[in-house]
Amino acid sequence: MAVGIYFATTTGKTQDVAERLHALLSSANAPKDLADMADVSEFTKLDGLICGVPTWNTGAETERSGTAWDGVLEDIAELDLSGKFVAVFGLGDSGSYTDNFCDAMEELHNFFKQAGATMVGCMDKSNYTFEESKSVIGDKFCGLALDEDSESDMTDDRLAKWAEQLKQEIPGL
Ligand SMILES: Cc1cc2nc3c(=O)[nH]c(=O)nc-3n(C[C@H](O)[C@H](O)[C@H](O)COP(=O)(O)O)c2cc1C
Repeated sequence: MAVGIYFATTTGKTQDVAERLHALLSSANAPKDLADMADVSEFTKLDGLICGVPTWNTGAETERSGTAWDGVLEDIAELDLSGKFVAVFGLGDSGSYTDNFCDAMEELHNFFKQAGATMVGCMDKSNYTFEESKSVIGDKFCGLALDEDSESDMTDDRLAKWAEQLKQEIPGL
């Protein structure tokens, strides 16, 4: 099983978290910055993908991240990722952006779903303090929501739990 970790970032927090996650999931490939990649065709060569996305475009319906992810969403939808496992984690700020907490996570989740990927890594939304998030589907987050601005003391614990969950959900991880 080859599993890749990918991220995009504006101020470095999503990269930092991707590296901390990699330390917990050492069989995955080292994190790669989407901004350094010519295209996303290498996604088809992997068995699993773990993708980190911050939210910057507050309240936007489309291109919610404001990072390199926005430019590849349509390309992702055109890939054939059937049989592959994809998990998404999102960075946001539940204190300052409580009505749009980690909104970009759901957008990325949807495009990978359109590519036929098996989406894993949904997490319980209890133990978070926020009003609204587009990334809540049913009663769960569609990935791992993280908050390095207002709840950074909870990140290590959230990452550890998620890493254990992904080891169950992605074969061979
Ligand atoms: C102008 C601005 C807009 C933001 N908009 C949102 C938002 O809508 N929702 C959210 O959860 N976080 C929002 N954030 C917080 C960032 O997503 C958060 O700081 C994140 O950790 C940044 O990740 P990065 O350093 O990888 O770019 C915003 C931050 C700024 C400065």
